[in-house]
Amino acid sequence: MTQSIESFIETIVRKTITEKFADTNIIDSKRRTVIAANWKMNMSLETAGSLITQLADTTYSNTVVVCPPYPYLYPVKLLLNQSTSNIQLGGQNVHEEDKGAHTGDISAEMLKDVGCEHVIIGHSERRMIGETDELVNNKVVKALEKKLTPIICIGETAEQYDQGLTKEVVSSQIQTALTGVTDLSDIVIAYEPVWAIGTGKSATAEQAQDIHEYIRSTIEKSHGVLADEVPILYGGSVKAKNAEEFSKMKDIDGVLVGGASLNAEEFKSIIQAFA
Ligand SMILES: O=C(CO)COP(=O)(O)O
Repeated sequence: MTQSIESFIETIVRKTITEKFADTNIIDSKRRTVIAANWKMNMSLETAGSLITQLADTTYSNTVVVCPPYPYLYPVKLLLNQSTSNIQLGGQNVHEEDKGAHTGDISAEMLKDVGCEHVIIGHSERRMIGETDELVNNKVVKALEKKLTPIICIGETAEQYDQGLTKEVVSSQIQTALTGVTDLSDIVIAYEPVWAIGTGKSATAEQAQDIHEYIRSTIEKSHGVLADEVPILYGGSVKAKNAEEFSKMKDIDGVLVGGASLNAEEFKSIIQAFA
């Protein structure tokens, strides 16, 4: 996308201000912090209910999103409605079309219908089974059209990391994912290096910060200062014991948690690290 003169000027002004106030939170203050739980294909109706009951005994100062498997979305929503907690609900995937002959798929409208406000799109576990950058883009556009906040997942594989291709890969993934998207106020990005997912081997906070900063600068090239508003989450072996390190980084605005989100105490500690 060609940058307009207005957004070019805005970019320069913001850069100047950012440099001037580098040690303060003035620039970052409008970015929201998001802690999201991706339960993947785990839990039963009973354990899902028990986990939500334990999590929903509190009101959180940041945005906390829980993404259960499809069959548990509505029961979880009913439990959340009975609580005073502000936990939000998200789907783990969505179809790019409104309706039709798509056996086994779920539409954005259906997710909204059962109370979702978010949806994870382009998780590496779906990219691995054939989701392309273009499909991810179509899903992002559909989610936004239906007023769902997409949590767009990007990240390099172990091979790409070894070949030094991380920045090239994430830049291409994010540019395609945001094609045709002009308003970034309802977008969340999750940087999840594939080699860190479920391996217990997370990126260091410094490594993640470096890539997050790069992702933001990539978005800035196409969307100007709007890039500053976008929460960029880190995901990949986040635990209670390493969450605080990530929380200290300027461009890490939260986390997308897999395994550690299945335990209430552990997930609460992670939320607390960002509070
Ligand atoms: O894939 C992830 C979240 O979407 C991360 O999973 P783990 O936290 O289990 O590594």
